[in-house]
Amino acid sequence: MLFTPLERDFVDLVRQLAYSNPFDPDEQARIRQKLDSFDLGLQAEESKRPAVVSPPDEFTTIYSRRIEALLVELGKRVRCGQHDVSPTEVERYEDLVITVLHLRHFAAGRVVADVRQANQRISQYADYLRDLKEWTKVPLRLGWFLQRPEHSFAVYFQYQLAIQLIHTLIQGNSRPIARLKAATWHSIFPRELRLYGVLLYERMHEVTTLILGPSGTGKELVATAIGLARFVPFDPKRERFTEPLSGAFHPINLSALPRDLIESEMFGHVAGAFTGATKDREGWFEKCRLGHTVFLDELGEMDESVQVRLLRVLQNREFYRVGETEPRGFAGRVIAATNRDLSQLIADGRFREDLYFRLCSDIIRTPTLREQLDDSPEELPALVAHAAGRCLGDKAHGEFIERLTKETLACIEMSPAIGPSYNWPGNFRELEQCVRSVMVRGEYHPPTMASFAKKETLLPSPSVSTTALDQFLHAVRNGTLSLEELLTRYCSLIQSRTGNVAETTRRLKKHRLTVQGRIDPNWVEQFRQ
Ligand SMILES: Nc1ncnc2c1ncn2[C@@H]1O[C@H](COP(=O)(O)OP(=O)(O)OP(=O)(O)O)[C@@H](O)[C@H]1O
Repeated sequence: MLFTPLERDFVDLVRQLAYSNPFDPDEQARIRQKLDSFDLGLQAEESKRPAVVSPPDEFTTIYSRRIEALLVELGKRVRCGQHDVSPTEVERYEDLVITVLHLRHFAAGRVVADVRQANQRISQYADYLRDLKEWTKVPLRLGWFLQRPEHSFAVYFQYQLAIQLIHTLIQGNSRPIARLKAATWHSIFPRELRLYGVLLYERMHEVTTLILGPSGTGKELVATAIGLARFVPFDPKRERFTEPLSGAFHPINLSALPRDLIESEMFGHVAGAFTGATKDREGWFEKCRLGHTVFLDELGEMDESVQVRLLRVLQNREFYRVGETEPRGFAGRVIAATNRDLSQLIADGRFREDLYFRLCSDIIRTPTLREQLDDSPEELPALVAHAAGRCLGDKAHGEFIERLTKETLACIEMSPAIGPSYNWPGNFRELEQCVRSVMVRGEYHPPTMASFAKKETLLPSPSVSTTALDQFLHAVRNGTLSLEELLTRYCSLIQSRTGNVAETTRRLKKHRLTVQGRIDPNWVEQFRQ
C-alpha cells in the first residue's frame, strides 16, 4: 500500500476539490473546510522550484505545500520499491500531480489574462514541462493525460480560461447568479472532469446548449463564455496554441435577418439557387469549424423551414447549402437562446417538438435582475458600477465611474417611479440604460408596462403618468394585458385610491399577503398622479 489511511482520506478530498465545480460556492466551501483541518504531519520542504504563479490566497499556499510534501514522501516510498502500488493508487498519485501543476501554474490566472493575445508564444509552457517532468520521475505507469504534457497543459489552460471568462462576463454574486455561473461551467466541463481530460474534450461540441430567460438577462453573455472557453490543442514545438483562441464564436440574430435571407445566411447557397444568387456562398454553419460555436439568438422566431434544416444539423451533423443536393458536414457546436415560452410555441404549433427534444439535453436559465436583487439587495451598487464602467469605457478613470455609480444609485433610490423594489422589466439591459440616461440627462424615467403591452414608442413616465388610468382602461378594452398584469395593475389602482393595504384588502376581499404581493409601488405612484 502506497498511502496510509489518513493520506488516502486527504487525497480523496483533494480530488473532490480538483474535480468540483469552481462556481459552486457551497461545495467549494464544504471541501475547503474539511481540507483546512487536515494535517498529515509531513514537513513541507522549502520548494526549490519558485512558484510560477503566486497563489491567490493563504489556503491555496498551505494546501499546495501539503500536496508537494506528500508527493515528495510518496516519491521516496515508490523509489525504495517496498510497496505494491495498485492502479487506483497510481490514479491518486496522478491526481496529486495534476493538482499541484494546476495550482503552481494556473491558479492565479496569469496565463489567460487576455484572450485576444493568446495567439502569441506561451513561454510558461517551459516551466510547466519542467515541473511535470520532475513530479513524474517515478517508476509508476502513469496514464495518458500526464504522458502528454502539451495536452494536459491545453486542458488546464482551457480550465483557467473558462474561469476567467465566466467570472468577467457574468457579473453578480447573488445565489441565482451563482447558479447561473455553475450551470455555464457545466456546459464547458461536464461533471466528470477526469473523463473530460482524456475523452470528452473532443466530444463537447456535440452537446447543444439551450439558454432560456427574459430579455436582457445575459443569455448572449453566457453563450459567449461557453463558445470562447473552448479546447484548443497546444503545439509544444512552437509553444503556441494551434489556432487563435478568439474568433470562434459566430452569433446570428434570427429576428434581425430578413426572412428570405435566413436560410442562405445560415447554410449558404449555390449560384443560381434563387434570383440574385450570382455566386456560391458559405453560410455560418460552414464557417463554423471544429471547436467553433454558432449562436442562434431569438430561436423562438425561427421559421418552420429553417427549423427542419436545423433539426437535420443537430440530428445528423450535416446540412445542405440552399439549392444543393450534396450534404456538407458540420463540425462546430450549436448554442441557441430565446426569451419566448417554447412550450407555448409548441402548443401553438409554431415550434417543432422534435427540434425541442434535440435541444433539451443542456438547458440554462438566466435569472431576472429582480430575482437577483430579491436574493441580495446589496448587489445593486456593484452591478451599477459595472454598468457605469461599460458606459464610460476602458479609458474612464475610477473616480468618474464612482461618481456616475453614486448618481445612478441616488436616482434609483429617490425616483418614485423606480425605488428599491422596481421590477426592472428590461433587466440588466435596462439597468445599463438607466446608468446611461443618468450620465446624459441626470435622470431616468422607466417605460410603463402599457407601452410594452402595446409595443408602442416608449415614453418617459412623467408624460404618461397623467394618463396611467386611461392607458389601463384602454389596455383592458383591447384585451392586451396578461392576467398577471391585469391583477397587478388593478390592485395597484385600488391601493393608489385607498392609500393603505388594510383598506385595499377589504375592498378586494382577498388575503392581505396576496394583495400585498400584487401591489406594484411604481403603478401606485403613477395612478396617483
Ligand atoms: N449578469 C450580467 N453581468 C453583466 N452584464 C450583463 C449581465 N446580464 C446582462 N448583462 C448586460 O446586459 C445587456 C444584455 O445582455 P444580453 O444581450 O446577453 O441579454 P439577452 O438575454 O441575450 O437579451 P435578449 O433576449 O434581448 O437578446 C448586455 O449589455 C450585457 O452585457
